[in-house]
Amino acid sequence: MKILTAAQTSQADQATMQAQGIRSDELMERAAAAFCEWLLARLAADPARPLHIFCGPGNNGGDGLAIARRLYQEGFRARVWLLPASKYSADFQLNRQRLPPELVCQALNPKRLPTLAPNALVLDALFGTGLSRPLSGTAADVVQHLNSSGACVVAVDIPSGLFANSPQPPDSAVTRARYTVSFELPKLAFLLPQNAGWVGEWLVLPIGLDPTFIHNLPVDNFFVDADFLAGRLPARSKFSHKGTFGHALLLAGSRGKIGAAVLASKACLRAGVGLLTVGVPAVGYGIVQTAVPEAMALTDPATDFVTELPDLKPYAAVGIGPGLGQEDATREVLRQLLRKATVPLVLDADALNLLGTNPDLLGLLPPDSLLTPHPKEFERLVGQPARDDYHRLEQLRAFAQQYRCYCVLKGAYTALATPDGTLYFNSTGNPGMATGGSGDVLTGVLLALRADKRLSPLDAALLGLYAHGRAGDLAARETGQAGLVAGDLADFIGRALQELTASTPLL
Ligand SMILES: NC(=O)C1=CN([C@@H]2O[C@H](COP(=O)(O)OP(=O)(O)OC[C@H]3O[C@@H](n4cnc5c(N)ncnc54)[C@H](O)[C@@H]3O)[C@@H](O)[C@H]2O)[C@@H](O)CC1
Ligand SMILES: Nc1ncnc2c1ncn2[C@@H]1O[C@H](COP(=O)(O)OP(=O)(O)O)[C@@H](O)[C@H]1O
Ligand SMILES: [K+]
Repeated sequence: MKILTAAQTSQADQATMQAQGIRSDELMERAAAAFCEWLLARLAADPARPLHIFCGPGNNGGDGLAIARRLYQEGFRARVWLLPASKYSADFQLNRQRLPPELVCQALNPKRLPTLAPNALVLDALFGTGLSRPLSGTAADVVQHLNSSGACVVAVDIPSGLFANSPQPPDSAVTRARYTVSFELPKLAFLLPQNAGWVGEWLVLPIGLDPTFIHNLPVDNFFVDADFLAGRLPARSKFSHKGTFGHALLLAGSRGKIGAAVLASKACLRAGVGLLTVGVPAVGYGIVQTAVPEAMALTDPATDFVTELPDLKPYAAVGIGPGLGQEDATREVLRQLLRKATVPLVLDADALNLLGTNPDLLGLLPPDSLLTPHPKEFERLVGQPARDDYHRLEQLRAFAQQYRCYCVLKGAYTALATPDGTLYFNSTGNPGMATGGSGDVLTGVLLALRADKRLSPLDAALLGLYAHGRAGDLAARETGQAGLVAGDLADFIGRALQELTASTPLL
């Protein structure tokens, strides 16, 4: 899915009206209908719950009014509250007129804002994507009132006061929604940790925006779901052999962290690599051979950490970093690898920390390398803390462009930046994956997919990130989130990839 800016959303609305020959109030009606269908399924459980709809002066308020009318038709009596304003949008006014006279609809009195019962359900239709500046005055007071009421707030399209694609000034008034119900495509604001307290759980409902316009619209950001990946992972042909899927080399582990090498190895094998060789310090030899008999092990002459770069000739891709440590000799192995490698590289964990402390190494990064930092590792890599989540994304975009690499920023919606500066946000995964070793598993998965010559660097990265999160979702069904451990992710990678594998058409 594409992620549109607020301005592009409004262009998409216009294009849809033109292409489908519908008026703006008809498009608004679709949004209201979709919202009500979602809400009614939930209201049915508690039909007596007090329901309030707060409407602003623009089309978000128009949505709120259309929703109030539709709920009325379904037998639900919401109280409608209007924010006083000097100007109201045409579709606001139209829907105001369409309200049944029996519906209680009052202007908000800033001096006496309505009391809301703690079990009340509030629909926040004050402001949507037309917001041009932070809320102030009565609008801000109403938002604070809703936030302190304890009522359950459902935001229509976006929490009021939140910008769709840029940061909030500190201390801005923004509605704290339990749910945000948006339309057609997600907004960038929904994907950032700093907005989680406002957005709550979010979802998008289709309203039939013009697919051709959206298809042709250039965007900087994508949201990657299963549909987006459909057809990108080819099925294995009948006569494939282990050479078809590549021979990967993984350089990982140091004393006390051989487990990282084991987790990454298991994941690499479960992600379908043809052959895997693991380079570990001597202390890890027996462990790897025992824990992952499917992998071949190369032993470094040093006992506790990696000091030598193996001959790279046999390998289709090289992964380096999990549990590696940051010894001087290990740093030199990384330097040689960056100088000599002619095959795809996946760099994680201590390999990234070494790049951070030795910026001269960054200049050696071969193009199309895949880096997988979490936010702290990323900060070490760029050497500068981010001002906020939006700034961090711009740093990520700039980093991938500067070094012509694919750089991941791990988190709840892991972002992938490509050398052309596009960002792809992953949709799978759950907080159960916030457990030691999850990142090592990701490295293994990505290494396998980069060794598979059938896949482009972009597809390998997108498929790997999605499958890793999906494995987490499948595993958590069995273990619960708290009970999930990184090894479970490796166990479910095969299933997650199978779901993504293109099926052969019947004819
Ligand atoms: N494709 C979609 O997503 C659709 C969206 N629609 C709705 O339309 C909304 C956008 O409507 P609008 O463009 O009218 O935007 P808003 O409903 O956000 O309202 C904008 C109005 O508020 C004023 N305003 C902006 N910032 C303010 C501030 N800080 N303080 C006080 N007033 C302020 C503006 O001058 C303008 O009059 C969407 O969020 C959505 O709810 C639907 O009606 C139709 C389809
Ligand atoms: N709340 C979450 N939701 C989804 N995925 C998560 C969440 N927390 C962590 N993850 C995923 O788990 C992995 C953790 O990686 P990392 O921080 O490197 O862990 P480690 O170093 O312990 O292996 C990342 O892929 C990240 O996206
Ligand atoms: K809103």
